[in-house]
Amino acid sequence: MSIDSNEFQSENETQPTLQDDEYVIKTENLFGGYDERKPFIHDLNLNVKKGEIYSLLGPSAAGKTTLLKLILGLLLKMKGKISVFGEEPSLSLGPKIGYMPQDLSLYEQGTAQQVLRFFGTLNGVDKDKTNSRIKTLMEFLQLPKTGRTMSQLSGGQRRRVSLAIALLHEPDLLILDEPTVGVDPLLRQKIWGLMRSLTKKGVTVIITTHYIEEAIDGDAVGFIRNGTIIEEGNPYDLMKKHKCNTLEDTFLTLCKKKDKEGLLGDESEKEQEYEYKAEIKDPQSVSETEFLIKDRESSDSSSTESSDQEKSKNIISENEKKNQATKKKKKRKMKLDPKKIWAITKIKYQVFIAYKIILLFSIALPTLLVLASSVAVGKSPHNLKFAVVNEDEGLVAPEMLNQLPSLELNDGPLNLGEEFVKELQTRNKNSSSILQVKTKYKTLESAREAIEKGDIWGMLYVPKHFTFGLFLRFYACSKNHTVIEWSIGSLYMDMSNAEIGLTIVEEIDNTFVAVGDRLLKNSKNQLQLPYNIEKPIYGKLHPKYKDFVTPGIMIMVGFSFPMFLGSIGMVREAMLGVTSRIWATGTGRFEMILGNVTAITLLLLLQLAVLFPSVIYGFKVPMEGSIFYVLLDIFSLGLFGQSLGALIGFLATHEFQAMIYAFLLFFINYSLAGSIWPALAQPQWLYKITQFLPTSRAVLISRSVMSKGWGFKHQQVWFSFVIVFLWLIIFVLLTGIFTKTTIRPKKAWFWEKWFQKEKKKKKNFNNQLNNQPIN
Ligand SMILES: Nc1ncnc2c1ncn2[C@@H]1O[C@H](COP(=O)(O)OP(=O)(O)OP(=O)(O)O)[C@@H](O)[C@H]1O
Repeated sequence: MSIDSNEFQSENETQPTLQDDEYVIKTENLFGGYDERKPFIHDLNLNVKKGEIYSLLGPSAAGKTTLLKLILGLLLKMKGKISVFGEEPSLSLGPKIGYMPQDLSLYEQGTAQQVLRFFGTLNGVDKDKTNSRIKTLMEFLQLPKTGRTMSQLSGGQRRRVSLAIALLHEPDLLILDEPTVGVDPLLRQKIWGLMRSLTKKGVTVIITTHYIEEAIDGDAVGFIRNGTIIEEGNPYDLMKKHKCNTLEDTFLTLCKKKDKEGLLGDESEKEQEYEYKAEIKDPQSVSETEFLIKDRESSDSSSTESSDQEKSKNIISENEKKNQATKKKKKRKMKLDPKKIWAITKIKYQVFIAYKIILLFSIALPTLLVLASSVAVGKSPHNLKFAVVNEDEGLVAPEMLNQLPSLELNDGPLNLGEEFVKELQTRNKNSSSILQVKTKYKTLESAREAIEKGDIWGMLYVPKHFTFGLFLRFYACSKNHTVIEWSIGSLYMDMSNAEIGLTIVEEIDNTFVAVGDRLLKNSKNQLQLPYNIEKPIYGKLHPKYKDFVTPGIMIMVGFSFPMFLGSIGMVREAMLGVTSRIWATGTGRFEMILGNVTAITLLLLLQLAVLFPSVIYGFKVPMEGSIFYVLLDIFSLGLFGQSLGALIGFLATHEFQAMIYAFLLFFINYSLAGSIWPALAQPQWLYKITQFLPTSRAVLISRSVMSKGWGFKHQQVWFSFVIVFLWLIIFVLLTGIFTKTTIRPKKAWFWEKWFQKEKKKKKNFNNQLNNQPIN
């Protein structure tokens, strides 16, 4: 084939040297898949030599992608052996491997260059080299140089960017899952030419393709069907062996032959044959003994096969021994590469920046929420419709009026009902006043009806002999039951809204006191309670609910925003396949977590930079103590929210699931943390528990600092910080533990294992019976 790939040759001059082992990838009697009960890949033997192009050919759902994931270490094997560069597959091999997954598995918001640069950094390529490689690759793969984002590229162009990522860091092994899908025949030829020129330099390539005939240009093909390799070898040798002219015919002939021989057997039977004794372990913790190859039950395998197997056994064992020591060392190291962490942070911002409006909105979100709550929440209700039905006839007799010298009376009769209405109207004359006084209802029944209809919130009924009854009660000291009844009005209320109801009752109380104060001209303050409310030690004499609720809302936003953003973002990336592509570069879980944390933390800082000036200077919320404590408080809770979000992100398999978890945690904390209502209103047993929630403690800290001016010296503040930090540490550790870089097959339940064993015992017993000679 005449393929001009000279443009690439210069880039590969510094190709790293490979190990001298003959096989780069070897598997033996490999079992693997997504469910321990049904290992899709079974008894699979694959041999990929160094410097060859190996094409994995098979129909859809044959297990090609699953096998590649097992080779990459993204999926844990169940049984058998895999060796990649003489090692058990592990993600630490990352930079040695260039992986192009079948799905795009890329951020869609960044430009091709940004995405390529990101993967360059993850694979440890320096900036200059990355830039020059990007230029060459983009030219070679005919990618547009415009600043279009990935989502603005065509499907074929996106796949070429994906291929460029695999090639960018000049790996020793290329694992390409259908690299030629969506490319024109000319470019396909060019890609094959490139692969050929790379293999000449010692690079090994394993590809899957649907275009079976293009594999003729490779060095070896492996026909895979129903999760196992049915035959492998040089394409021409295989065609010759099976007397076929094309690879497609060879595959068909082979399938028919195998079906006839019954070698593939019934799928369900195969599954049953698989024993559950295989332990699925982390690649790093696989001991040497577990590498033992499962004895083959069938002794009918050809001599060449067994000698091949023997040879590969030795290769794997030797490589294992060589790598044992280095593996142990590797295991103890926790990699934290600041460049990788920053690359992850940066790519998140490129994603954020793609949605400029959403980014700006996110920065302003906490401020907007505090603004909304301070405008709408916590203020006293006002303009509440309230009726007075005054039937009071007053006190008319002059001889009685003369007995009331201490009262400030206008000339004329005394009517306390009227005095009350007058006072109430004076106090509530504006639209911002508490009440809107209605006097149009003339009877008790009509006013009651208005309450029932929802026209008014309440009504005061003043009876006919109200003033007279009071006169008799206080001046004539009458204890007569009827007199007492005359002197008592009735307040009818719609108390379905507690806050409104209580506000009205308080206003009525205050109005009565005000009427009394006004009438008792010579003995002012006679009605005053026997104590003074002095200037408060903390807070204001007339506190505003806004001052109480703002710290609570700030904390809840600081906690929940990172939790939602972290969890949904992570699930989205996992679903897109970006996460596993990042793992495949050998990026560690803590690098990934820290990259995410830094990105969200920066956003949190921007949010706080807008929030604090607005709260203090805009909404005039008191800040008696040091702003530093409040910042530290929100910041640590933001980190806690992030770790919780990361945990949700790794536990949930779908964005919807993540959202449900996040909502649940938000509402639990929102209602129990005392953010909008005092925690002391909770039942004692609940209060004792909720006081250990990090959110409750954080609300307590901010409230104490902002309204009381407390600092670290106060036990409540430092103790609360201790609790918040303890939670934070616990959740960061849990996130680290639960973050899985590999897919683990679903485990079989113990009864399934038991059932399987019993079935096998029964089968063996029946076999024995059948084989016994009949006397
Ligand atoms: N994440 C998963 N969980 C459970 N089963 C899966 C998962 N991914 C794939 N499978 C199953 O594993 C089997 C092999 O799938 P695989 O993706 O390896 O096939 P393939 O040969 O790559 O097919 P194609 O050429 O269509 O991509 C299929 O039956 C598929 O349904």
